[in-house]
Amino acid sequence: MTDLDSNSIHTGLSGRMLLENPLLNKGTAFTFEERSELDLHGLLPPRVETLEEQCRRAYKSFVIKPTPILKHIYLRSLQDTNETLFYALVQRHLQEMLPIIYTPVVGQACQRYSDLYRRPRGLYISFPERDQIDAMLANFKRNIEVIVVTDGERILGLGDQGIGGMGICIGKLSLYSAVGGITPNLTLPITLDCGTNNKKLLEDPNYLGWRHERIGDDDYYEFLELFIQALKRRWPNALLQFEDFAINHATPLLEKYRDELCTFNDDIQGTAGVTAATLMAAAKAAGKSIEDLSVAFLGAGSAGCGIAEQIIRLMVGRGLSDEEARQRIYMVDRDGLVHDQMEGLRPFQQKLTHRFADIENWPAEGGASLADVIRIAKPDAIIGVSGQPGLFTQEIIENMAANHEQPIIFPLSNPISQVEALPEDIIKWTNGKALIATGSPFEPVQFNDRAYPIAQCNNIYIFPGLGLGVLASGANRISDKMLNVAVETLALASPALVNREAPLLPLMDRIQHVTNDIALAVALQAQKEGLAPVTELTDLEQKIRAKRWSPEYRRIRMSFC
Ligand SMILES: NC(=O)C1=CN([C@@H]2O[C@H](COP(=O)(O)OP(=O)(O)OC[C@H]3O[C@@H](n4cnc5c(N)ncnc54)[C@H](O)[C@@H]3O)[C@@H](O)[C@H]2O)C=CC1
Ligand SMILES: CC(=O)C(=O)O
Ligand SMILES: [Mg+2]
Repeated sequence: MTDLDSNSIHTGLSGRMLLENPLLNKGTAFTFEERSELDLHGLLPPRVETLEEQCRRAYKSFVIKPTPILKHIYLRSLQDTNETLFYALVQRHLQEMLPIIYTPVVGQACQRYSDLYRRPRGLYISFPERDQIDAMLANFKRNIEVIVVTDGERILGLGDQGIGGMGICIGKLSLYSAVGGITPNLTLPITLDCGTNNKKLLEDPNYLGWRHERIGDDDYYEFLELFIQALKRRWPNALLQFEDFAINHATPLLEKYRDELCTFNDDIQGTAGVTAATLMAAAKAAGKSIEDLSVAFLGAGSAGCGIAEQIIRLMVGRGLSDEEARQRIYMVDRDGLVHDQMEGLRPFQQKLTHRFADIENWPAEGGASLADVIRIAKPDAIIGVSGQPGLFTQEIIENMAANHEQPIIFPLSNPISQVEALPEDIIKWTNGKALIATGSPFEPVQFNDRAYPIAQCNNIYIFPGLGLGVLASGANRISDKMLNVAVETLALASPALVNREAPLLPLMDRIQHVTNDIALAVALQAQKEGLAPVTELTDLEQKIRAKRWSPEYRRIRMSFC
């Protein structure tokens, strides 16, 4: 029996079995008393280290790894050996290590998942084994409160990575713990292996997933339903985060399940939250308000349409009619600006069309391009969520700068290999005028004797706080209004509100603080809507504090029951 939440942890494990358990293993930090009680003498070097000393030693090993992917492999193996040390180390070097455990390097880790695979973590549910889902979930004896699930079909902007999608679920959950303070043993990454259409993976002899093309929609939705129902039986109150599903499944799954369990889609709702907040901050910095802006998107997919709807909700909340707000949004996809005469649009795209009659005089055969939209509609902001690199060309950026004193330019596609434009180019092409945010991290850009900090507009600013608020309050659903308050809270934390030269979002060293504020706002909103039991404010604050796990060693004791 293990109990990780009290100050001592009682376990039936001892000797090598204990050292093999990353949630309990302390490595060289086991004290002599513990070594005696738990049969560890001789299995560890004789010197007992503190957590601080272990962190120093681990950091030394980290910095000498010559490439980012080797650093990633090192940190992942530390996580699989000793989770407390892993989180203690990551929290001490958050700014430096986030890009290694998360975007951009996690992208490579997903692409090379089978080659790099070492130890089991999480749950793989493969379509051919779909009649055993209950038994698979039962393999995890502990309670699970947060799950990140993927089917691997749209990993960052890197397309179908099959079973390699597990890398992104592990990365996101590491952030739930490192940033949101969720106890690691309450989290579980899950990959639904539905096959893959990635030819390279299908032909790779090392590929560890089900070597089969992706299943068709009838089988797919039946499989997802089996998974959801099994999940509800095993952990009915768990928070389920959908991650990196392809455009054809992401919105339908969210709509199907959001009223049935506590769930959200990170790419639609988390991204919408952080981007709307960043846009509010950018509008303020440009001397405007969000309802004054018009916004063009490159990429009318899950992220793009999710962000657009969130912006529309904010605009309507500030007095515009729904129609007025929608007029301010321009969605550009592969075939150009989406309009109501376009064929093959998905239902969530149809709500974001312009009337063909209003744009038919735009001089564009075969559809108005982003460049046409910028020339004619002169949007204040452009947001790139196409997953395609380089599409914000010099001409596009220069035209944005010609139209606006401070053009807002957010190339949000991940990882860095897929970004629509590099910040240093945007700064150069706009002569330092642009207000920029990117999906992956970038160093400040040096231009004309000034350093321009680049905000990382990534859903990392939303999901750990949303999760912490949900778990601490006991909310059973995630509503649009809970996301709205997360947006408002994050926007208010923007350093650009007080200093025009500061980044649009708080620096990573403030992210835990902002996450707490978001958690409280979300929890209060859940209470207001009757989605969580009502408590006094001080009780709620206390619950959030109590829910926050910190990576410190607790005394490990032998359990005799
Ligand atoms: N910064 C952040 O926090 C987040 C960033 N993203 C990034 O956004 C990108 C897209 O993600 P999703 O919307 O979920 O994918 P998606 O596949 O649902 O949407 C992508 C859309 O871009 C369109 N597209 C592709 N090529 C295009 C082109 N040449 N011109 C115009 N449109 C084009 C596709 O037709 C599709 O509609 C990914 O790279 C992802 O990494 C997604 C979620 C969060
Ligand atoms: C950040 C993220 O969720 C994505 O790029 O898909
Ligand atoms: Mg994602």
